[in-house]
Amino acid sequence: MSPALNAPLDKHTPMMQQYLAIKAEYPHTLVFYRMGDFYELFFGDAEKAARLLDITLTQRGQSAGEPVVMAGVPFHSVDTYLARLIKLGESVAICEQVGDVATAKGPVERKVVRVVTPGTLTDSGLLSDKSEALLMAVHPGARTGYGLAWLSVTQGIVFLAQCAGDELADWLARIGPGELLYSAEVSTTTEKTLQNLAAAQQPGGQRTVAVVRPAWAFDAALGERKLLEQLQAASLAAWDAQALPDAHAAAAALLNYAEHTQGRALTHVRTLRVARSDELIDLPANTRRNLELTHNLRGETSPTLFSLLDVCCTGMGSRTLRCWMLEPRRERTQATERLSAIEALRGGLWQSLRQVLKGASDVERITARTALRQVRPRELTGLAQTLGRALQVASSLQAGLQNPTPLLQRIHSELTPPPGCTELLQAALLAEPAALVRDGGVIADGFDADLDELRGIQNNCDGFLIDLETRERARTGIANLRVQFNKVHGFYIEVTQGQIDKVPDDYRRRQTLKNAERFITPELKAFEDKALSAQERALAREKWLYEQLLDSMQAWVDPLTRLARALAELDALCALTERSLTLNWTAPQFVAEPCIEIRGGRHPVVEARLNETSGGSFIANDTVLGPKQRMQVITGPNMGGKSTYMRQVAVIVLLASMGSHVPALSCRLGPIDAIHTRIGAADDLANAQSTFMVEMTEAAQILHAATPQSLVLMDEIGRGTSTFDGLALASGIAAHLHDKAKAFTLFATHYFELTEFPATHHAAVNVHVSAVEGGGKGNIVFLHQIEPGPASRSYGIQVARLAGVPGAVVQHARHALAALEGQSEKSRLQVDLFAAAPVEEAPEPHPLASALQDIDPDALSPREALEQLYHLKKIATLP
Ligand SMILES: Nc1ncnc2c1ncn2[C@@H]1O[C@H](COP(=O)(O)OP(=O)(O)OP(=O)(O)O)[C@@H](O)[C@H]1O
Repeated sequence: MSPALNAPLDKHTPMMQQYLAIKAEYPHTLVFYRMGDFYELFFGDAEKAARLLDITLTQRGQSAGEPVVMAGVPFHSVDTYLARLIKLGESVAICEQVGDVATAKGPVERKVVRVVTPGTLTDSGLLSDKSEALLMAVHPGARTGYGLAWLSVTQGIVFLAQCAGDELADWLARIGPGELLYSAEVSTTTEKTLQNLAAAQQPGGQRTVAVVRPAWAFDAALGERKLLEQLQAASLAAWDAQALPDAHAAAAALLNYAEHTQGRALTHVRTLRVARSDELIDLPANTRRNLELTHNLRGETSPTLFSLLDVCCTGMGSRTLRCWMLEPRRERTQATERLSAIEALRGGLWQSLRQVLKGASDVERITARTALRQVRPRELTGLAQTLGRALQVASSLQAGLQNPTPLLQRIHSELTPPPGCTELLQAALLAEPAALVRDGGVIADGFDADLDELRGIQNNCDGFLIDLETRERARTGIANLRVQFNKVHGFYIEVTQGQIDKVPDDYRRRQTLKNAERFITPELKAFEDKALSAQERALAREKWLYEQLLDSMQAWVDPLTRLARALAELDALCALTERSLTLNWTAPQFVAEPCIEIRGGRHPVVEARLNETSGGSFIANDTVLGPKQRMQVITGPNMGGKSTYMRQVAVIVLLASMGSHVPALSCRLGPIDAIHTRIGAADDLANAQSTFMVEMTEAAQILHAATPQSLVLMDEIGRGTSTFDGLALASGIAAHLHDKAKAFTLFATHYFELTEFPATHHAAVNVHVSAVEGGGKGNIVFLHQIEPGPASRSYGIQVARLAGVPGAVVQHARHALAALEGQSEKSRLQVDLFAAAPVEEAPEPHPLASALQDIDPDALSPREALEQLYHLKKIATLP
């Protein structure tokens, strides 16, 4: 810390006193302190920013006897620096000059107007179009479990949930907040857990920043009150949200922090949703990763299922579609509504709607930024233009639909812009306003008489100057005399050195140049005062008028939010319709009986890649799973298409559940509660876990969670350890999934021994991906066709040869294989892999273990804990 900061405040310069008082309120945030055309950072902040942004650290002047260490960024390029800092997980308090520079005695008054943080971004310049910045607060419950509350400031919806301790990681991974708030008074263990969860790498390298907030902010009663205020309601019962005290406590901190960062109340946040884990189809983090939903295994956003689906015309449409894909509901009403809407749009209406939606602005973000009074003039002209488009969309919908579906009807009813809004925006704003209000050039001519008058004075300027120039040339006889203006010196008359002796007496010298002198006359000075003050007053008037405009807009925030959501949903539906037609997809059918029946299913992303690279056409495959046939044991050569086949089933189930058409000839789908996947063998080096440990941890999670309504993909489980261990584990896991979990299971394996599994397990069948040897010399051709029965052989050596393993090695391997096969035939142990394990008598538990089992550490006071300890010690010393 700089020694200057230890000095008493009154030893500092007045400006530093002001800075330090502001900084004291934002100790953990970089403060950007506005000084003229720069935002300056001081002392520790300056050093940190210099390191992170690679900007120059300087020292200027002294305060409290020490040099002032500082670093600055130009105000006009502040967004670039903000974007970089936010990406690094930093927050920035923007401190502006709010007082009048002209009248200020001492430093001009300054105030933090907003705090830019990773979880509360609203600015399109700092935020990707296609994703939300989310803020989340978490509050440990009185016993185990957590209350959660989260919010996207631009979306204006508060979500609440309560979850068990072991579910927290999955909730966090699914929601992916930019910031995670927790109380300063959580226990050390909880803090460690939360920090570890926040530090866990999210797909695409996105980070969660853990933020500690004061304990008082997490107050359940305060949270309930704040929620009621936001919703303008008297009870939370309508949202079924009244009995969630831990989530209310989290909501209190959440709203308080969001308001603190935006510097005002969030008047546009008027929607509440309670998320319950049993409402959604469970898509654990592994499933989202393995199915390459939003990021592929290389961490890129394309090609992925979402990049294939997302042909939306607007950012808000893309965000809606992404949310549909990641949060499909178990209950199928919503999906059915979307499917009927797609059916209705397929007639051709989707095309004309998309024509209008193209070029529409992000009304959702613009509305939120209007409520927060951060909206820029060009965003508002975009809004006005989009409101016109909304009307067009509404009339196309009405005209084009003979039998409107309930969802399209609702969308239609919400597309009417609030009366007067478009008209006001059009009247108030220039067609192409300046980027920022502070530069002027925003308010339209004819909107305000005072502004028009002030602008008139400025506009007459040119005429006056030409007139003056002509008159002065005539008066002085100086033919090359010029009347000009620059920002530093204002207005002047320029005369070249050769003509100086002709200058009249009333000319006062303003500036001397090498070849010319610049003068001012009383007449020009009087004009200058009038013109400059008119310019300043016009600017002030424009700012004031803009604020008035924002005031008027506040009343329309709610209907605009609804309109934004309707446009976004329609955009997402049109995108799904376009995909269905372009990619030749069909409508799935939901049925009540348990089944996954797919005819001619394809993996859409692999298919698209094959089309692009003209690598041949995709081979469609059938899948029939039902109560009598719940498990497929899949064998076949490497590269044969096992993983693709399994993933395609999961992707089709997911697409159907979100309400999209699917890449198949037909699809009948019973109720689904989760999609679990255990695919690939990636070392989790960051957490020092071996491949095998990761594999078993993931398998264990699936075995605990899977139910008869779950779809489970197991790809080559057990290959991370020795053959016998692996085989034994794989058979145990298959048996559990078949007998206990009774889940729909696709079980791909290299262990041929497992093809005997269906013989003893009635609901399991063997299938294999076909391949043939062709073209002589042991070449292999993959047919990618799923066929009944086990594979006849594994073709590993042929695949190695294809991969370019040297001929001598392949030859060696062939010999070794022949020898091994001969040996294993002779000595093959007749082990029944699938026999149930003998039931062991469970030993009586030790009394100490039983006593420990009964203790709930979270429910004990320190005194009770001590008593329990004495009690345990007593049991331990019993004979
Ligand atoms: N149904 C199909 N139609 C056309 N090509 C396919 C099909 N399935 C897979 N492929 C092609 O084969 C490649 C390998 O498929 P996949 O990774 O599914 O094989 P695998 O049997 O799981 O192999 P491994 O056991 O080595 O993981 C895919 O990248 C794709 O190009």
